[in-house]
Amino acid sequence: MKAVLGLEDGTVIKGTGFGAEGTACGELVFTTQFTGYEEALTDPSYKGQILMFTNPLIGNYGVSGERFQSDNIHAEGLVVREACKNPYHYKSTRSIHKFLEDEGKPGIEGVDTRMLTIGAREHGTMRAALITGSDDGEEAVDVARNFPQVTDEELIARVTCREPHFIQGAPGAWKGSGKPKHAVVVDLGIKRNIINNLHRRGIDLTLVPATTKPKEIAGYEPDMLFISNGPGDPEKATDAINAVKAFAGTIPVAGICFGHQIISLAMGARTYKLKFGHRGGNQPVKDLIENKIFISSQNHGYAVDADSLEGTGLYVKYLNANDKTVEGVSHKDLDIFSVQFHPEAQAGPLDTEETFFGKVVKVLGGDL
Ligand SMILES: NC(=O)CC[C@H](N)C(=O)O
Repeated sequence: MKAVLGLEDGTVIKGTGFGAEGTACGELVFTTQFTGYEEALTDPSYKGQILMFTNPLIGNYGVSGERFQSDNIHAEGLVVREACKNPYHYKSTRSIHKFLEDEGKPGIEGVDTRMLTIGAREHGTMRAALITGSDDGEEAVDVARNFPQVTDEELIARVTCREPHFIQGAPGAWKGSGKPKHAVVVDLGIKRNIINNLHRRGIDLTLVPATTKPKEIAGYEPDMLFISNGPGDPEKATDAINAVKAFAGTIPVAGICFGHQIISLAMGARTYKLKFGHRGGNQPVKDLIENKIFISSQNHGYAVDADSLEGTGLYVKYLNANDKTVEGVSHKDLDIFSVQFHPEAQAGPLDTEETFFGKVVKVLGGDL
């Protein structure tokens, strides 16, 4: 099948199409993770983005579904050097070609992903259109430049849960005095492994939609407010920002990635868009308090402005060792903390899993 990728700056790349026939539009972002394509494609934070892997061979262990981060592919399309046609893994049930086809998502292979990645690093992230079943470069560029922008509010609306729902913590898993604690989780497109990590530690969860108001959250009598990962610009997650404002200082508040940005905004800090973001499974992060380096899993295009933290009560706990941007904050007096990286990984290293989720248990009064 023919396929073409057009960028808003006029770049045209032709390749071979796979997956579904159709057009995908979005911001073209690259990830440096070697594996974990099932996890990345199903991560709702990639909504509105076309995902490109820098690793030249993707799909070689097939698709099993065991590590999906949600029920569906959320990335709009997939760009790779080579998509493996004959995968092998004893748990694999289909190839990545079939996976994209089943999900109605277009993919393109035979692409010089190195050139595109260097381009993104030099010029910043660009809008792109991926068309399969055609090799009309002019059309692809035109679509990349003119496709109607989906608003960030709309991106969040597409991935949040429709109705609140309760998930009981794993029976007997809560370690600590008293009955298991209860966290209200604002679901902005939460990754499954964040839910699993909280559940596994015996914490009861009520997942609520993105637009839930503080009064309704209070009705669930939470012991903690947790803000999830999610797609788009954190400034547009206004209800989640208001929820943090309402509960900060009354119960512990924690968050991951989008959640970290939202908590920082609610406390009075600012966020900004990075030139090309951090996406991969080997991002070095320095814990400034412990003076230790961790390797982390990341997927973000925005970051918290370190200078804007002054006067918010938050301090920088983690820095990205590559570009020195903020990777996590904690409050000096209150139980408020968040990380920009993904301690739940999926895909990626688990260096920070226990540090982060252990702290969640600790602030809830549990034993480590
Ligand atoms: N993984 C996430 O939660 C991403 C957060 C936000 N959409 C960003 O790109 O920075």
